Amino acid sequence: MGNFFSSMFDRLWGVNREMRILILGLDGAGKTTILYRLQIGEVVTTKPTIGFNVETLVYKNLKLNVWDLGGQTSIRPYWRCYYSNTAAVIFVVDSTDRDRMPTAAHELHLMLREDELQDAALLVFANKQDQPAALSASEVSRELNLVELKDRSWSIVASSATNGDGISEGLDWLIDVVREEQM
Ligand SMILES: Nc1nc2c(ncn2[C@@H]2O[C@H](COP(=O)(O)OP(=O)(O)OP(=O)(O)O)[C@@H](O)[C@H]2O)c(=O)[nH]1
Ligand SMILES: [Mg+2]
Repeated sequence: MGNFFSSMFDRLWGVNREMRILILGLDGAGKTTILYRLQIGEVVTTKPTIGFNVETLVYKNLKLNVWDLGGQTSIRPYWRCYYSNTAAVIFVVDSTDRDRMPTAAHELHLMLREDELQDAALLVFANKQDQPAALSASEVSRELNLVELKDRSWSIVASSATNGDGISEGLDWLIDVVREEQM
């Protein structure tokens, strides 16, 4: 009986639940900066990620296994090795990188076509909003053609990994959606 109630409680509150989250996006978008802001709440000095970083963090009672993959052109073909059992994807865009918006859009839609990601929720961070040249979240949304997305929970949030704006707002949305979908 005790077990019954404790497992009910765990289900309701998500205690002990593990969730796999991928952070993807082009090189230099701010993925690693976001990962460590989430984990330690600070800005770390990064270098381009060759391979991946993985960190476990507990957020709102959920254990999140967060994988930050390198975004360089030569590394992107390996993203697919990490897709299985992914509850959510955080796709990070450098909102100042106007020239590469079509490349970001292409990589995003290619990734979302993969079978293993059909049930994954999508959070897009329109990152680097602290920069004057940044496109707004709605402009990034248009560049990425997000309205085309069907049968998927998605949201775009304006963020700055360096000053922290938008990061917890985005993660709150993501956790609520994934928790609702998994109940
Ligand atoms: N101004 C500003 N700079 C940022 C922001 N987020 C990240 N950066 C900077 O952008 C550069 C690249 O950030 P990373 O987090 O290493 O980028 P990444 O997406 O992990 O890149 P790869 O590992 O090569 O795929 C670093 O110099 C960061 O300090 C932001 O919100 N605003
Ligand atoms: Mg990185």
